[in-house]
Amino acid sequence: MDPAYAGAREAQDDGLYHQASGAGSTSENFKVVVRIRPALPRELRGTGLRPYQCTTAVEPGERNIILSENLQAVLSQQGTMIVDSGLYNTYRFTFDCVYDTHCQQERIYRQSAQQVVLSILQGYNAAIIAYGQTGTGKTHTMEGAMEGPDRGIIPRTVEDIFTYIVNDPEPSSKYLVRSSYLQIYNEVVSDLLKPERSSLAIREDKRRGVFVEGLSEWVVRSPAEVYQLMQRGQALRATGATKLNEVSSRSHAVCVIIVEKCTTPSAADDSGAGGQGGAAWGRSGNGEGPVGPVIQSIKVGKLNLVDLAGSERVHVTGAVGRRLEESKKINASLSALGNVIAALTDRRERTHIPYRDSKLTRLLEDSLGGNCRTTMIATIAPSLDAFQESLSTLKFANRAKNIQNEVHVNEDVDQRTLLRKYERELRRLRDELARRSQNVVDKRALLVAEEQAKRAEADKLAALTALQERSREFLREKEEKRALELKIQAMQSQLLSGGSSGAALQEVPAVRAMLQREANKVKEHYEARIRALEAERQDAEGSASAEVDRYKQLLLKQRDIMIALTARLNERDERIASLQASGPREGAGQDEELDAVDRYTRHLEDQLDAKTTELITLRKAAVEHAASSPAGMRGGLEQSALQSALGDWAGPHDAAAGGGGGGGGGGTAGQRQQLYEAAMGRASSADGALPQSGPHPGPGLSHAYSYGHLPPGASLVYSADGTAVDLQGLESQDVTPRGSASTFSLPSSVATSVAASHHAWQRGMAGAGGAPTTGGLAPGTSQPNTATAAAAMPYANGGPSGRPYGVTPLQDTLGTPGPLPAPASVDGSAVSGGGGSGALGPDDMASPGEVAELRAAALTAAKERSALQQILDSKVRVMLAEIMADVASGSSTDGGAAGSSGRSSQAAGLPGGSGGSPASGALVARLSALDALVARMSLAIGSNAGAAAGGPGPGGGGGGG
Ligand SMILES: Nc1ncnc2c1ncn2[C@@H]1O[C@H](COP(=O)(O)OP(=O)(O)OP(=O)(O)O)[C@@H](O)[C@H]1O
Repeated sequence: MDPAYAGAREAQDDGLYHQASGAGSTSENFKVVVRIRPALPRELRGTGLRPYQCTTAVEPGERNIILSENLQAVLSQQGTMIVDSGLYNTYRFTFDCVYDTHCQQERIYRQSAQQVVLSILQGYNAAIIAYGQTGTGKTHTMEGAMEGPDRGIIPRTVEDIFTYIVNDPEPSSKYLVRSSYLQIYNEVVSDLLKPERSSLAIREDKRRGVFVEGLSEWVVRSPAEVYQLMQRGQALRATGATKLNEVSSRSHAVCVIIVEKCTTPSAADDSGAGGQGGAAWGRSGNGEGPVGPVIQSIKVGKLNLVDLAGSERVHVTGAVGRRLEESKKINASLSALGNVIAALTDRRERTHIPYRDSKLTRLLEDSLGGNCRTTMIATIAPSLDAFQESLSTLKFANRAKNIQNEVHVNEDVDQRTLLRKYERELRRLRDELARRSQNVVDKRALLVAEEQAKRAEADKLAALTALQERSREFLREKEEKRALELKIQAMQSQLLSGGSSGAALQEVPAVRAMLQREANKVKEHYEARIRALEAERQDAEGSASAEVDRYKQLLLKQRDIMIALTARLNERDERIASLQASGPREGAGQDEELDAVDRYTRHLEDQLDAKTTELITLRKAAVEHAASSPAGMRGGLEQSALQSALGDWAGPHDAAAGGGGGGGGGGTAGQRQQLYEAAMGRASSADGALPQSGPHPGPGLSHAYSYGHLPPGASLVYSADGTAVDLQGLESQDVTPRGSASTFSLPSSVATSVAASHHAWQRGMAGAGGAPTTGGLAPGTSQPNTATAAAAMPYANGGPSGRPYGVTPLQDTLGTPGPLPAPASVDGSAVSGGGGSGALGPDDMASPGEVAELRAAALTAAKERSALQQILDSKVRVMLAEIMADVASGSSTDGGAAGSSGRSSQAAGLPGGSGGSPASGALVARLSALDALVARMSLAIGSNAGAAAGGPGPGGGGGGG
């Protein structure tokens, strides 16, 4: 056991209460002790002439005090009062203990305070009240020094309380120690630990008893904390210097210490503890779980350590002014205290205790005659100067010792003790802490989740942004792709479909190479053509200088066109190169576009070739006619015939507006009709109808015209826009091929047509050149009119590549299912038919159908095309006009026998119907129209040309045709 704790126990055993008669005894609960302080130096010095004189003596046993003005006279040698001592103003009082001047602080505490103080740990109220005259040592006794042997009752009490708690052998006991410090100054209660709290009210209730409302209570866990509170309160306590005390307390000071003790008895003690405390829940002895309510004891002890202000006689202290007022207040309150004590000790029936006469008595109500173990320490001074005050104090204390207090343990049973509340609050705080800790965890997790959500949101936004950008890019690409597809589609729509189109489109490199070859050929062709034109020009120079000049101009214009076309070809080559440089994927669609452009370019070139060929053919025929015809035979009839034969080619007017009669020279309608009949009607007169199929019936025109469906009497020519125009002016009909196979639609077809046309041309040339192998001139046939033949096939031999430009055998290109006429019959009939027209052979050079096809395919490029065609047409018209003019100026008309035979030959030369497609029929019709045109021209240019050439052959073909 701790020595201090053991000391406290020992002091308790040896103290006043040990000597008391037992619990409930009135004397037991209110003790009065007297302490005689040592004489102060000023007292020892005496006052005036009177030296110091001690008036107090403590008899042996320390319970009796002798107060006498002549102490030496009344005391025996044993230190007891002599009988009859009353002669010297002597008093003898008996108290619970009287401490002489040399008594130390420690003994006083241990014998008179410790038991009272420690009783609060058992749930009792206790009070230590220091009462006495000013300057007699009350404060010294209560407070003393904070350290060392002069420590007073308060510090020793605090030490003992915490020592007792620390050494409590019961582990289940819990304590709560609180402290307050107040003063009553001039009848005003104020908080010394919270100066701002003053004029506090004193209240009372059954549970708490008497208490100061609003007084701060400080939970203390160590003596040091109490010391700090005491020092702080002492500094604020009202003090002042008086004659009797340099630091006189001018207020009543009360230090309150409240101790709550909670005891949870063990299971073995349940029965005993049940009657003492409240209920709580505990566990069974084996600890397996709750078995029911466990009695929990809560005891509350309150200790009032009271340092009263000193009573004083004003005339003695000399107090004036504020001190005087303070003295009055002090004395009044002490008087009230005396009255309360008198009332409490009045043996008469207790009717009224004047507690409410002062703050002090009101506050000490419990300590005076109530539920409290109280020890009053009456302090006196030993000097004769304080004799009266000492006597008054001893009388007061002697009266107070009769106060009977009834004490009982303050045990809380209503669950409202502060300790219990603290426990509940503690549990609540723990739960709150746990909850908040969980909340903290949850909040942290939530913050993390929110942060993650924010990051995820940001990532999502970034992803969406990227996706959006990619989507836009994709849409752009898609739009570009779509535009390209549309462009390709538009271009493809201009192309005629064919069975090998897909494969051909995929054969881009091969096609490109082919195109390159074709381009080269075209270049070479034009170069050769220019050379040929130049040669023709040189030939023509001999005929007429004016014509030569015009022809020169024409050639120059042609050259300009050639140059322009060459430039375009160069651009195309560059385009091809750039596309080849680009990736195959990128160039795939462009290749198709390029292919379409190439096809269109070739078409234009071919068209140009055809027009030019026709033009030159006619031109040359006219020149030769002019050179060879007898002058006397030339006349207006031939001019009219030629003009009629030229149809719309002859005049500057719109060909579609009406027949061929509108030309520059202009024949009559009857003449035109005559010519048409001569040109076309012969077939009708011979056969009644155009043969539809079957082998060549006999000498006639080239098999190239054998598939026509030209009705009897029909005479169609083609205008510049590809429209077939009935020369009879009845109506116009569009024969532009649509949807059928085309030689211009596919590169492969082009290749095929080129090869086929080459072969056909060779066959044709064999016929034109009189090759006897498969045809050519029939036996016995006179030499065909070479001029006409040359006019009909001006470049039969002159093609740079050996190809008759524009030649495309219809059977090959259109895939006509009809039987291909035997070469022998074809060539033979062509040659025997009179050379010129027959020598044209399967020449599609001037194929209007192809022109129309290409025009349909190239409508989207109509401006360029129309401009070119207009140029070409205008040239043709100009040249034809010139021809007409030449014819009108000096040519004579040839005989019509050849024409008749030519028509006959034509009629006879038309093979049976092939049953081909409308395109082939249109082509045949157009070819027939051209053939008729040529025939009419031959007829118009020189009716006797056939006779000059030997007349028609045995086949009846129009030799002059
Ligand atoms: N037992 C004692 N031993 C030594 N000195 C003492 C003793 N008691 C009191 N004194 C001294 O006496 C003087 C007055 O003491 P104290 O102030 O305690 O008197 P008081 O009763 O409190 O006076 P007041 O009522 O005016 O406050 C102080 O100087 C103090 O040191």
